[in-house]
Amino acid sequence: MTQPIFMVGARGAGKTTVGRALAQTLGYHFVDTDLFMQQTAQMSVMEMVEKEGWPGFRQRETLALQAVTQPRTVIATGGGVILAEENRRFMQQQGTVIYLCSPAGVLAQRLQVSPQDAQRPTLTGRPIAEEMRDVLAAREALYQEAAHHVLDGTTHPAQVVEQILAVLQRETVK
Ligand SMILES: Nc1ncnc2c1ncn2[C@@H]1O[C@H](COP(=O)(O)OP(=O)(O)O)[C@@H](O)[C@H]1O
Ligand SMILES: O=C(O)C1=C[C@@H](OP(=O)(O)O)[C@@H](O)[C@H](O)C1
Ligand SMILES: [Mg+2]
Repeated sequence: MTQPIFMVGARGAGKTTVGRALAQTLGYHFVDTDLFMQQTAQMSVMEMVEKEGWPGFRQRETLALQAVTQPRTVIATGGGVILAEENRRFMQQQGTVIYLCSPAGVLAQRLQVSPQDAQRPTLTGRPIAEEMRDVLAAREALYQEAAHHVLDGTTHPAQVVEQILAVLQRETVK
């Protein structure tokens, strides 16, 4: 199997952390669409949103997703990538899509410890616990729709990697 692997899920789901570890285990390249955009635009997410609004950021995100998609690559997406039908279809067709699923409380707790404000400007203007509840309520169906595999993202990153390897293994023997 050499097709790209897309990590999707809400902020704090572990897409970047687990994606990087998965790539290392598989001997794949690792890219993160937010870091790619930050490097190519020389702007943080917050700066892009201030300058171009969320629609401008979303346009950049779609272009970034397409630009980084290569064989033998794990791609950590941003939490909102699934909002565009074009992105959901693209990922579904190009590779394997893994949804790291965790309850809003777990996500909010992780984000409180590691907010990375410049990469995660507020989406709703509400306190983080409420924001994550609202965001999941609005997006859960889209994450499910985009994913080939839905995995529990609440365990240790190394354990999440093991779970992903197991589903990929099952895919190859199908
Ligand atoms: N499975 C996990 N268990 C505990 N903490 C995690 C896990 N995955 C990620 N984290 C922590 O949560 C924070 C957000 O992780 P990150 O990988 O940036 O998430 P995402 O890219 O999905 O927004 C980081 O501080 C990271 O260390
Ligand atoms: O959920 C979202 O809409 C976003 C999630 C962020 O990525 P992470 O999911 O890696 O935090 C980043 O793309 C941007 O701040 C928007
Ligand atoms: Mg990330």
